[in-house]
Amino acid sequence: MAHSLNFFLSTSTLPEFTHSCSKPMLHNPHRFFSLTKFPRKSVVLVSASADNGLGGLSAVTADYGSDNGSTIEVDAVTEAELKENGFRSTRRTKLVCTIGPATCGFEQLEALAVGGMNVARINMCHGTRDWHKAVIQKVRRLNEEKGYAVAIMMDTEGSEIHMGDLGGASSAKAEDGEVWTFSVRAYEALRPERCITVNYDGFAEDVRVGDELLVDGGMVRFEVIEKIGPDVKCLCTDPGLLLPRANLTFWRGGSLVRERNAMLPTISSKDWLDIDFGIAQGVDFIAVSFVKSAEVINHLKSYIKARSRDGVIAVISKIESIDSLKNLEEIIQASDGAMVARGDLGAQIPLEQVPLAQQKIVEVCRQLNKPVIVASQLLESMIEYPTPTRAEVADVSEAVRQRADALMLSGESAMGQFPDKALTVLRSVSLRIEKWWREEKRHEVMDLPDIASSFSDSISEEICNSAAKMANNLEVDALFVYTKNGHMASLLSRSRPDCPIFAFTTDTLVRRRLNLQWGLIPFRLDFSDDMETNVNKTFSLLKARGMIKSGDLVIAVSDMLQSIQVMNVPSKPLRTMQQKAYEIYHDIPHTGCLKQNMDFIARRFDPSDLRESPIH
Ligand SMILES: Nc1ncnc2c1ncn2[C@@H]1O[C@H](COP(=O)(O)OP(=O)(O)OP(=O)(O)O)[C@@H](O)[C@H]1O
Ligand SMILES: CC(=O)C(=O)O
Ligand SMILES: [K+]
Ligand SMILES: [Mg+2]
Repeated sequence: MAHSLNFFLSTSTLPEFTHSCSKPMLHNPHRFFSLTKFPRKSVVLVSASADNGLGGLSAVTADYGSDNGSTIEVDAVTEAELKENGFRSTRRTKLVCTIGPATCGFEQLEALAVGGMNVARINMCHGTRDWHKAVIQKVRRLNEEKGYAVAIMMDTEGSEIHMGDLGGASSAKAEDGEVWTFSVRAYEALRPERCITVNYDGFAEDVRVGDELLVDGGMVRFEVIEKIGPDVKCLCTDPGLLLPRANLTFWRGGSLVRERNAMLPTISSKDWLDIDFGIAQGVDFIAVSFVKSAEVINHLKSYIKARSRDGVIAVISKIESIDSLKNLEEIIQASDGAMVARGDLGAQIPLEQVPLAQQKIVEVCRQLNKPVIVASQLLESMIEYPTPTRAEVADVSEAVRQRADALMLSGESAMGQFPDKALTVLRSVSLRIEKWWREEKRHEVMDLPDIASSFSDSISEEICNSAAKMANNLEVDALFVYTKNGHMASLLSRSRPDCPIFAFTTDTLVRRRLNLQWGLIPFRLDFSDDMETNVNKTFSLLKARGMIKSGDLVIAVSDMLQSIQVMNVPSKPLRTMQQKAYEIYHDIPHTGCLKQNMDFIARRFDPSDLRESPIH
């Protein structure tokens, strides 16, 4: 940015300047403008007329407040997409990537950001806090240096039963007919062959001979054949790969044994320490594993409110247990969003019920206006292979058809061989299905119940529902929403309109949080309570960056002024001279060469798009 450049139009540079002026300046030789930036971020406009040189200077100062006063911040990838494909075809479905050994380097993270990652997920089941901290710092650096707005989601371990970490091995193969020992003993040095630790002290006590032991919901199966003190001998009946910290469930007579699980706390003491870590690191989302009731979510939310500087970490409930399905609506109502965590869910309910549960969770979230993520095994085969199976593509398509807010990669991005290719598949399938929705299933309305809890909220809700409907009927190019806390933006997203939603917010944290919601393109922008000024400013900033063009039809709503405005982007947005000068000033390149900078000003200066007549 050109904040440190100073400009003076001096008598000695004047002839040269006149000489180098392009068309608009030459057409109007009596009005030259130079822009001088003085300290305290004020812009001074100086006009000089050719006949009296600098003798007849006059000046206007305008204080633009913060450096961000007239800039607009948008994700670098989104900006490129908007310019290349036009904004009607930007991706609406958001993408979450789990970060693991395959993607924790700066370049690897950058490749994911370029590929469309909106949210980076770190799973506290794996790795150390230092490892996670390093990832968070790299994502922050990426955002700051390269203009991305990747949000961070921390996923808790939860206190369900799982295996230990295999003593550093990345996996272990269990073969049919082998006998393995599952034990609550902590092995001191080397883990003996075919021995697995279990994190839950009551394990040996709780299982019975004859029980079926499922690893990762059935990826590997064992039958309990003998109990010897803390050791449980198990016969492998379905061979497969054991992964570190894989989830364990046990089944008796065809149903899940979960009496003891129900007594384990949703948030373990280790989870609370991880949550403190997440708050200290300023993560954007905390995803809570194995939620059983709304109570724990309320508890966590008040904990965060009291502890966090900004009090705005969004809490996402992971729906992955029978209990969470039983209390679905109240859990989602209490949360800021939900995740269909199909991995563990599929270990707790029969697999054939998982798709129906997914459909139901997505629907409830939409009705209650909470963002929803569909997660686990979307492209599982891509952990090893560079192309997905046809069935996987169909599964991803189905989640996009359901209009889930976001899709998530787990092992595919954490430890797979083709993380970028997997992300590309999510992106291209999303774009294709979204296009089909717009072209073939237009205006299919979902019954959205009223959710407002106050009269003012009801007004916002009505405005957003109507604006989205108008946007579809009038086939507008974009919805603009000016929102301080993001609520109006999420209400517009809830209606899943045909056009993209440009969400302008003054708050960087709100902007990152909106990154999880369907169809929202979040921008950070300083704005006032005066909508006309806001809209004009937005039009000119977006136009200057090639993100919108003259004639585009826009509907604008805001949570300051409860109204709906329909307008075309004017061919020449009229600005005050101060605004224009500031815009030009802001874009001046870092050349350090006065003549080049003056040429730049001359090229950008067109007096006819000023609202007020220039000063003399
Ligand atoms: N930080 C990490 N360090 C090492 N391996 C990781 C890390 N994060 C994820 N992985 C690997 O990627 C796999 C898939 O990640 P994922 O987050 O889905 O974990 P998970 O163990 O299946 O648990 P969850 O049910 O919480 O999703 C893990 O099983 C693990 O092997
Ligand atoms: C994501 C997750 O926790 C699961 O699918 O189990
Ligand atoms: K987890
Ligand atoms: Mg899980």
